[in-house]
Amino acid sequence: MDSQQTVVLSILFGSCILLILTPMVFKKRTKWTFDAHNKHVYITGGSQGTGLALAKRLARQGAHVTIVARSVSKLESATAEIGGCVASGSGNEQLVKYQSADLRNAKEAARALADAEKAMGKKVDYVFLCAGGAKPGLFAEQTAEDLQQEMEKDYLTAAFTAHAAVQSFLKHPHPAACRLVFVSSICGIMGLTGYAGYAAAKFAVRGLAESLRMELLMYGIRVHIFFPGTIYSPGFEEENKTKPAITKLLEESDEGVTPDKAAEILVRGIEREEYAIACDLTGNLIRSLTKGATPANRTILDGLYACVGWFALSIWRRNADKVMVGERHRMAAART
Ligand SMILES: NC(=O)C1=CN([C@@H]2O[C@H](COP(=O)(O)OP(=O)(O)OC[C@H]3O[C@@H](n4cnc5c(N)ncnc54)[C@H](OP(=O)(O)O)[C@@H]3O)[C@@H](O)[C@H]2O)C=CC1
Ligand SMILES: CCCCCCCCCCCCCCCC(=O)[C@@H](N)CO
Repeated sequence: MDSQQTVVLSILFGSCILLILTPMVFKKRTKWTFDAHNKHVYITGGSQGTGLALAKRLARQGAHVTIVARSVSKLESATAEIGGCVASGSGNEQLVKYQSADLRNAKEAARALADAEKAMGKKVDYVFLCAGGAKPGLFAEQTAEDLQQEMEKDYLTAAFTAHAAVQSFLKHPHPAACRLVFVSSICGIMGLTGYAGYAAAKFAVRGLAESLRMELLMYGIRVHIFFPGTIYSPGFEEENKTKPAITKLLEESDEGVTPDKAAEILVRGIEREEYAIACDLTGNLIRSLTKGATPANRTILDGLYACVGWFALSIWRRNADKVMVGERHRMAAART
């Protein structure tokens, strides 16, 4: 290679590097970052479990918090608990308030949000959709009403409040500083025995969030979705009372987290501007494998997760299916 060729090759190589690096260096920085300080944070299902843990965490970060649920007594004690977490000496007087509403009703959902803004004297900035919960059961043993209720408490509660929130965001002085955070579940990206009704509703939440993530880019509004596995909340204690033994067995492979840990992971994911947020390795494998056309969190790592998940989940499913077939034989033997 003569010196002229070396120069040409060096220029070509240099240009390639520049082409790759320039957009990275001059990448348009987003103007708005997640900062709860002085924001009006609206949390549905904020009276217990994950919603309450989230409210306390964001109150510590200086947020004004409105929690929404049905039971007034639970709302009152939760409000006091959150009040104990407000950042002292932050200079601004932090407010913690509640709204009692059955969010399965669209009018109630819109009313609660409007009233919260009036009471706080401030438009909502960040809306967290935590209300929901499972009533697991074998499909054949569930009633049609059970199926309807799962859809209402897990999908419609999220959809109605999201709808009211978007209307409000569009009247916000900075819509691009607003965020909508959905709480789905691992059951929103994979189905399993005992969760037919619940998983369907949590999959619906995913469809909604995924469409809104794209659509609301138009206004700069950011959307996130959380896919946690087991969370040791009061709701979890409650659902375990009626959970089929076989569902408990299948769930065993999921270690689970406390509500505080779940809230910490969710907030960290939002701070990193991740669209889809999972709790642990299992969650990240399933999340990456079912990513579809949504953005990755870290492209290479998510690709790796998807590859590992392809094999790990196939193996897990094979064993889970064996458990189910074993159940069939056990039931047949019990009949004879
Ligand atoms: N716990 C778990 O293992 C997992 C939970 N999730 C999801 O995380 C979210 C939080 O769950 P978790 O931490 O267990 O919380 P809990 O089940 O302990 O609490 C649920 C909260 O939602 C409120 N809520 C329920 N229905 C309505 C309604 N119709 N209108 C208004 N508020 C309502 C409850 O208050 P009230 O009853 O007074 O209205 C309560 O504040 C849920 O969406 C759940 O599906 C996801 C994965 C795992
Ligand atoms: C190495 C790969 C292993 C793959 C393992 C897959 C294990 C799946 C476990 C699913 C646990 C269900 C969590 C959500 C539960 C939920 O949302 C309700 N509890 C709501 O209250």
